[in-house]
Amino acid sequence: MFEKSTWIRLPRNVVVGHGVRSSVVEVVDDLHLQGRPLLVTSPTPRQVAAEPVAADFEAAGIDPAIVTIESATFDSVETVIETAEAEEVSYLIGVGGGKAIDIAKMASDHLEMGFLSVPTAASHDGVISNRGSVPDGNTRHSVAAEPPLAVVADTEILAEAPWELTTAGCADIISNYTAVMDWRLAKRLKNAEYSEYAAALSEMTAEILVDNADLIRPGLEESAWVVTKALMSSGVAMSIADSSRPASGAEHLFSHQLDRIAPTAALHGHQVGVGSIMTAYLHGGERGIWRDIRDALASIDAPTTAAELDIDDETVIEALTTCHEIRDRYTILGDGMDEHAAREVATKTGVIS
Ligand SMILES: NC(=O)C1=CN([C@@H]2O[C@H](COP(=O)(O)OP(=O)(O)OC[C@H]3O[C@@H](n4cnc5c(N)ncnc54)[C@H](O)[C@@H]3O)[C@@H](O)[C@H]2O)C=CC1
Ligand SMILES: O=C(CO)COP(=O)(O)O
Ligand SMILES: [Zn+2]
Repeated sequence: MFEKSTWIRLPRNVVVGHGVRSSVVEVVDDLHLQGRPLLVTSPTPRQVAAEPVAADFEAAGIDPAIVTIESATFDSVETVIETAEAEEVSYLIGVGGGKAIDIAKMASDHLEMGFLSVPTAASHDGVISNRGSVPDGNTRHSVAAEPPLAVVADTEILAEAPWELTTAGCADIISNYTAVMDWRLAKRLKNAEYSEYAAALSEMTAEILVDNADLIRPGLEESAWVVTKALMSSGVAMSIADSSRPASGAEHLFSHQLDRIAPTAALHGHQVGVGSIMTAYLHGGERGIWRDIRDALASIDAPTTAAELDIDDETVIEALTTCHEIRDRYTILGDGMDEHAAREVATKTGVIS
């Protein structure tokens, strides 16, 4: 008997383009949302986008509440929940980088309220996804959450954000190559649940981004457009899979472990990019695609070495040899890397010297 079923949860409206920040109120109206919004933001994105969005609401006769969070913690999620209850709001709007959006996502999940995603940086593929990522105890990876009701991504704002945020978003997408390799391996070896549609979409997204790498340059709004479309497509792949598998394999485990053990963590996308160079080597050896990944990252100014991440060599080895413990997700790292092997892959790929 056929007993499979699937429930793919996606936003209803995805608005991307020049100056679309001023469409947030219209998007809310299109969604038939009533009452007050709570804007969830962090210090710089507050000035860049949240205050202008709040002014648009005021001009439309709606009184928005606003909360600024400083860090991605469950205390921040709690602050948002308490503010939402005290201010009697009806929906949330996450305005900022990945952390502000994830906090809005997690709080909206708890409050059983809808939320909108208004990214101010094209730095990660969680803008549209049904995943939320807030460190909890020793865990760092994302968990299932509500997808946004709508995404409003203003390419004018995204193009003006610091360039390294955009290169981090590109690297998060380039890492899809190795995430999908890990996923297929887990399917073959462990019968992991797998979606060919999600895997193909994720890989194709990385390919289109790499094919358009010459369009990705600082200050160009077209770059923000190309990268944002890729981030949306990658997030949709996660929603189709109902898992972060299409966009997160061993390279993400490596990055999550760096977040725990490195004295100063680099951007998420930059860390997963460097991880992807090494896990591509583990998959294919010398003749694999690790050089293509490294060159693609270098071509858009993303880091390709530990030094460029500002992380010392020994921390890289520690992360490589321990990160398989981060979550129950089978990858090319299997039950953990031997230290000698870790040193060899990191040295051969030029990640450490
Ligand atoms: N939920 C999901 O599916 C996913 C979640 N993530 C999570 O997203 C996070 C990474 O996101 P990031 O955006 O890299 O980090 P982030 O949210 O910490 O942002 C980095 C910095 O850029 C600043 N910023 C944002 N927009 C700016 C602008 N326009 N001008 C100046 N500064 C600006 C932020 O305030 C912050 O200080 C990680 O926690 C990661 O785990 C990443 C991928 C998928
Ligand atoms: O960063 C992500 C995809 O790019 C989410 O992956 P995780 O589930 O590993 O947090
Ligand atoms: Zn990621």
